[in-house]
Amino acid sequence: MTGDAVTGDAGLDEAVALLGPWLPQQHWFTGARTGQVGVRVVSASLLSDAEPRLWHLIVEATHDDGTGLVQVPLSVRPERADRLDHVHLGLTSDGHVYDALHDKDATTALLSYFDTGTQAPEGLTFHVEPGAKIPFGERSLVLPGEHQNTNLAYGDVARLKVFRMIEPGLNPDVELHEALTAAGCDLIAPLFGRIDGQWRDGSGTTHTASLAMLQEYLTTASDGWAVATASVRDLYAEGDLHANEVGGDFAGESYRLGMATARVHETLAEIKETSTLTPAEVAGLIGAMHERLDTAVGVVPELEPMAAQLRVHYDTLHDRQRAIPAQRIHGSYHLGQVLRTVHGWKLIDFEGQRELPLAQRGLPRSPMRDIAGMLRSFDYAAQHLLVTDHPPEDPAHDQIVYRAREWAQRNSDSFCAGYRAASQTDPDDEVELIRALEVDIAVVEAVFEARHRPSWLPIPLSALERFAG
Ligand SMILES: Nc1ncnc2c1ncn2[C@@H]1O[C@H](COP(=O)(O)OP(=O)(O)O)[C@@H](O)[C@H]1O
Ligand SMILES: O=P(O)(O)O[C@H]1O[C@H](CO)[C@@H](O[C@H]2O[C@H](CO)[C@@H](O)[C@H](O)[C@H]2O)[C@H](O)[C@H]1O
Repeated sequence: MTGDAVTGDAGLDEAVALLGPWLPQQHWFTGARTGQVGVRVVSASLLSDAEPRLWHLIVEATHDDGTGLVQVPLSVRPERADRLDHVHLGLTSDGHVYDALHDKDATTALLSYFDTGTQAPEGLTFHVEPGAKIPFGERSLVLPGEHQNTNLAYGDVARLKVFRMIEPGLNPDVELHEALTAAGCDLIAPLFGRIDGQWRDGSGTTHTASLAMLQEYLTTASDGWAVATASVRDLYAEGDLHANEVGGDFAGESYRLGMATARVHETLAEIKETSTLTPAEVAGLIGAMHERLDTAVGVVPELEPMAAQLRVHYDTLHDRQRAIPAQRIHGSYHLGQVLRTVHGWKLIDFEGQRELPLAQRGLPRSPMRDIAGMLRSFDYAAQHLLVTDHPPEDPAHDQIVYRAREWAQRNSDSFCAGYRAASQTDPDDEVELIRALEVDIAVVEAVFEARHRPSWLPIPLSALERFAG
């Protein structure tokens, strides 16, 4: 079924009616959270008629801020299941409706379509990578944390990332995982398969979108942010010691992370298009940074007094004599996008900047942007205790400010040294470009923090004050 406001299935229509109030309560919903949400079904596929019945829906949600496409698998059960109370949407004449990704009986059925002998319903295509280990029959668990999508672990074998807010086109997370897997890159979790959706719009045009990707589950993974901030806590607990003197020193990890980053960049440059930014593209990059700052000043007034000095960093790029090489990069690189495993660092989440349309996220960019992103993240890791545990009124605040700079500098230097060791590019030769990109990223962070975590706003603001000199 595609393209109709009403699905033709009375029970399903009742389920669709439940989505309006439910969607704005979901943390991954990027639309307006207040006001009415109108829901129009774009495609509906019945994936299982057994109990629980499993529907796959793509809906267009219209809200006060615009419209967006949302992927919503629903399970329908004749009896209420207490263990699923937290994802209960309501009751229809067909039964109780649940968010199917939390319903282990339903997600097993979803996985079964990766079997090449099983015909998927119209509107969904399941692709399997050569040699992939699909854990058929394994039960799933939703990974904890308020992520942008819904992530399932099937046993300790596979992870299914189900994109929630979708867009026609190939998601760069799928695209780059597929390409890096084919290239034998061992710095990512290899892709096992992907799910695509197809639907026709009112004019008869067919659209395809990435819906989900299945990849190896990294059983020994620790989040990079967690590992780095444990090191920061260790340092701050030792009043008199320097970063290189405490047990939890992170500099070796930063060095290896720099090497891993360089190797992934190198592989991406081999397997994907590369270019050199034309003068017009450099001017476009500088113009876009100025525009982001213009917008940011409207959201974060504290930026106004330093804006002119920040712009100087952007404008140095006008005078640059050397070309800026561009290629596919990670695009939204920070410590939360890397996992430490017993086999070393692995890079995850190549979706890029979610606020940009897919087509723009696929454009070649300077790999220095990823370096700048990670340097910003070292600053965040070093400073976050200043907003959580040691605010300005704390007697230890000033000393921690000093030590935070020391930790961030030590790990930034180490990261760049690791990058240099594994790359043709020395970050020390790109100081001005990296600084301009750090300023740009910190400006975006200031807007993000003002909107989502106001108490963390001092982190990017203090960095910007420093950059403004
Ligand atoms: N291959 C993997 N194996 C184990 N855990 C993973 C894997 N990939 C991601 N994760 C976990 O899932 C979390 C969310 O992953 P991510 O791709 O960033 O999703 P989202 O875009 O929804 O935030 C990560 O922070 C990490 O803890
Ligand atoms: O998760 P996304 O890639 O969509 O990025 C957004 O959220 C990030 C926080 O989860 C935010 O990152 C900022 O905070 C991190 C610590 O929580 C820090 O490691 C990053 O360096 C810092 O940018 C990111 O800015 C935002 O776009």
